[in-house]
Amino acid sequence: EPIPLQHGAHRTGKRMDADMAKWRGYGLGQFIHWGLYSILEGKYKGKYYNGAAEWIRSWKEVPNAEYDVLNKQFNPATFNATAWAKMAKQMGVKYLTFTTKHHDGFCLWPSKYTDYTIESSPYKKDIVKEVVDAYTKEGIDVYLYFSIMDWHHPDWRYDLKTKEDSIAFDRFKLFTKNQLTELLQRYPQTKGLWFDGTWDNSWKKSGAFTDSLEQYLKSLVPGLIIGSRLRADEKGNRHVDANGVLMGDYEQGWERKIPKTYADVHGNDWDCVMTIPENGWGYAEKWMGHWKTTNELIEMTAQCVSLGGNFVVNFGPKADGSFRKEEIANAKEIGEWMKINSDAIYNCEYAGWEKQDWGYYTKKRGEDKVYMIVFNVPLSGSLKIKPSANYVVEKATLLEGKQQLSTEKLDYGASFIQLPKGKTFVKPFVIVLDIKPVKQQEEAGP
Ligand SMILES: C[C@@H]1N[C@@H](c2cn(-c3ccccc3)nn2)[C@H](O)[C@@H]1O
Repeated sequence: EPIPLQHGAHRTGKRMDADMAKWRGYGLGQFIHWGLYSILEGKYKGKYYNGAAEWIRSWKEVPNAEYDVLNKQFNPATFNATAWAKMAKQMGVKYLTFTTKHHDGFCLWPSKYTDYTIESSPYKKDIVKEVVDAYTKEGIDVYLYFSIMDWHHPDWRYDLKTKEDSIAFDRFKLFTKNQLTELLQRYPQTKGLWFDGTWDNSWKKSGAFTDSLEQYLKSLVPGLIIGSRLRADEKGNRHVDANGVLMGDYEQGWERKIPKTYADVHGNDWDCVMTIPENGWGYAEKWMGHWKTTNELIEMTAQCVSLGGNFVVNFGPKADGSFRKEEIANAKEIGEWMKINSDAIYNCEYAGWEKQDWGYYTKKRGEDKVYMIVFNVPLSGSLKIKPSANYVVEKATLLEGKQQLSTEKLDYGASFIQLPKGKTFVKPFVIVLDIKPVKQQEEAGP
């Protein structure tokens, strides 16, 4: 029996309006983390920080006072938002999530609620506006990242232990509401907000406020999309309320991790935000350890879309606004792959067929079309498929080149798809299955 909640989820199941349907079909997105941390490049006085570079202010060797004056240096004179947007367009991303204010409290827009903004830097100009305008012009929807936690603001509190804490945090909550109002009014093209920095007790104790804030923001921009990281219910639960129902338009818990099975997504919409190095969102001069190849990023994209989610790749530009060569290469190569194969990614959903070793299935929303995104070609040269019992496969075709492939029926509703003899595949590729719904077939007895 669900417990009565004033500030828990106000909707069960997916949001089914047109704005959310568009979000659901994006498939591939870009995250960009850019700010004062980009100046330090993950190092300080010759020592390298192997944590996330955008958290370097929290590094014990970095005096806060020294970090906090970096705004006096920030001056990306050659920054070109149009070049960013064109790189993203070529990559095939459908949406951007961009850092307006990260945990350090520095605002990339000229907020009138604090002096700690781009206006106090030599650059002066409104970076958020440049980015929103350039990406919108390229037809890429823009979502604004906003960190509730603000290390620079004197009224920020990790917890509310004293009366003074609560008085300060009340001021902070008003400051937050004012900044969010400002962002939505200055950048009306914004399709949604991506909240971060909401894991501390102060926020968990503000469930009622988080609920009223979300409703207020949606009253300003009907259709605004906000994930599950903003809210807390009145019991301090985050993401899902005390009754286990998701609070927000989509599950925002998949940071640097991907669900293993469809069961893990609990019927919610979701996105996975992913760094190219193992961890680290802001620019770091040295990527220590592993960083993902283009094929790994393509596979993660396929994996996410095959489980009904979107995959968002993070880029961390240098302080001058340029991208490192590895990120430029990833964007270019992903774009080349998407140019040929994006049918299997855009407006696709979970197919519900038994996963096979060769890769992932996606299904075109509303059409009798299933895509096989193949990463592992078996030595046998045959790809086994087992459609769900309510479909039969009418035709199998290579997406690139449209060559039809022969299929052999096996028992128990399975089939083998023969790959063309002598053809070697050196990149992930897609097979299109034209399918036909059939009534449930009884499995033949022994
Ligand atoms: C989207 C990503 N979220 C920020 C983050 C959050 N966390 C974190 C890590 C451990 C506990 C709670 C929060 N680490 N990094 C990163 O700085 C980046 O902005």
